[in-house]
Amino acid sequence: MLISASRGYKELPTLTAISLDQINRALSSRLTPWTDLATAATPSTSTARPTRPPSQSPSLPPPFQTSSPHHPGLPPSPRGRYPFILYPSSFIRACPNSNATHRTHHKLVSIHRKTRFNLPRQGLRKMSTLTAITSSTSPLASAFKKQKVAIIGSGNWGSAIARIAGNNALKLSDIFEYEVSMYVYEEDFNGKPLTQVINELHENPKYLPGIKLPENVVAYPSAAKAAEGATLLVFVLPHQFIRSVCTQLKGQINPEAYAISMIKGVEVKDGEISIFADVIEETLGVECAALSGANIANEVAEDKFSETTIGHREGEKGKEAAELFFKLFDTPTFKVGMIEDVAGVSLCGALKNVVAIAAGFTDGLGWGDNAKAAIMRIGLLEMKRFSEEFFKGVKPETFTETSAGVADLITTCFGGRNRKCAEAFVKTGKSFEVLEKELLNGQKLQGSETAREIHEFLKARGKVDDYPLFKAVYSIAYEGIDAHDLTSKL
Ligand SMILES: NC(=O)C1=CN([C@@H]2O[C@H](COP(=O)(O)OP(=O)(O)OC[C@H]3O[C@@H](n4cnc5c(N)ncnc54)[C@H](O)[C@@H]3O)[C@@H](O)[C@H]2O)C=CC1
Ligand SMILES: O=C(CO)COP(=O)(O)O
Repeated sequence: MLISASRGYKELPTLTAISLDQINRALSSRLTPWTDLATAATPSTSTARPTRPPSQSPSLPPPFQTSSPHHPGLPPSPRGRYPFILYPSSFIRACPNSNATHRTHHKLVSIHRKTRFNLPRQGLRKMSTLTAITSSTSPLASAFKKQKVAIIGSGNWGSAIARIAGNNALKLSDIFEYEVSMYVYEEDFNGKPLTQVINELHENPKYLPGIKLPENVVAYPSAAKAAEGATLLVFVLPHQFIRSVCTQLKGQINPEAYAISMIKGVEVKDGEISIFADVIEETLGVECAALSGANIANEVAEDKFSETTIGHREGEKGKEAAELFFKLFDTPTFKVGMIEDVAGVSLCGALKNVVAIAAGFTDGLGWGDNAKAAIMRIGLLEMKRFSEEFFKGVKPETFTETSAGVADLITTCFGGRNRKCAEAFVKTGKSFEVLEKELLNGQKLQGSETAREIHEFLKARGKVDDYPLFKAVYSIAYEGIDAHDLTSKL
């Protein structure tokens, strides 16, 4: 794979010959002992790669005796050329001229020294606007540009994940920009706009009360404003709102951004079914992964241990995106696993909500733990069979071995909102619509809606009877069938 730096830059024909592999190897060893810096004023033709012993931590360089007008603090460039050297990132940060352009410039210098291209000073200056490199989605670009994160959604899970992303952005400040923006669907909270309350209190008292958000998480009432300049977009809205938010974002986002869907639901439209990672990719033209797992939001927000799963696309871009999202979310108490299976991860998250409704029915009926375990076993098999029948390339192990699969099914059937509302459905006879309003304080139920959507999809194919548990949930929720009939056809 070659990098093209052709745009307006005739003096550097050799640049087109730098392979990504070379550059990545250079970047992976970009820390250099300061002793190398001390000899920087002497041009070197050495090809040896400067490396830092693992035990040695970087410290500030000795002050340079001389300075150049362009970069005070850098050694003069002998014969108009920079010496062969890699500049440590801490030095780049310490450069008195340390604005974003110069940091990029220094890193370019580092790479070109490493790859033994002696570039004229004038050329290097032009390279600070080298859009062909800095705007690409290559690993090189990731190394140059800090990632700007936007969380699209701010409900119960949206706020919990914004807290994690905000904290990790602060910790990994060489990878992520300081601010993590968060789209908040504006509403009134005790006479004030919710965005204002969140930005003043650094807490979302409506959807995640009692949990502090880091100060770098900033709420915006416009999805387009929150997503402005973002290179990493995190979609975490109830599934019924994704289409309308994607419409607001269409044409407004960086087409080279990576997205991830944390939405647990599917879209059924004109008899076809889609996962939301695909909807996002198709509507916005950005590569989209999926994250799902056994992740009751309040527990995650309290740093109680849990695992989660990123499902990523195949190929280099898919892996690169997953690795960036891994860095954004992984913490000692929120352990991220990865699998190349966007559809499997997404479908696990959507379909387990239907099974959790059935599990809630068993609670409402007072049937006990054995009955619930049976529902979960049968439900897992239907989830897997449905996914394999209607989606290509879904991996069986996603269902049986990852947090997105069996683990999320268990947690939702015991501790989720779907279970809770389904129990109340049996006990009170009220509709799910009413119970959502009464019990969830603005949070949204996904399972009852998904049961209806799956039924519509299967009906269009004459396959309703092939999935008896999904059918029973639909019939009880929407057709007035007695909950006691839940297991009669299983
Ligand atoms: N809460 C949880 O424990 C977990 C939830 N999830 C999934 O994450 C997704 C998001 O869930 P939560 O963050 O919990 O949301 P939530 O259930 O708290 O829903 C409320 C959110 O919807 C927003 N909203 C209401 N009307 C809207 C509209 N017309 N347009 C746009 N937004 C609107 C509200 O402002 C609020 O942010 C769902 O698919 C859910 O299944 C995934 C893992 C855990
Ligand atoms: O997805 C969840 C846990 O992983 C939350 O499930 P509920 O929407 O049923 O609360």
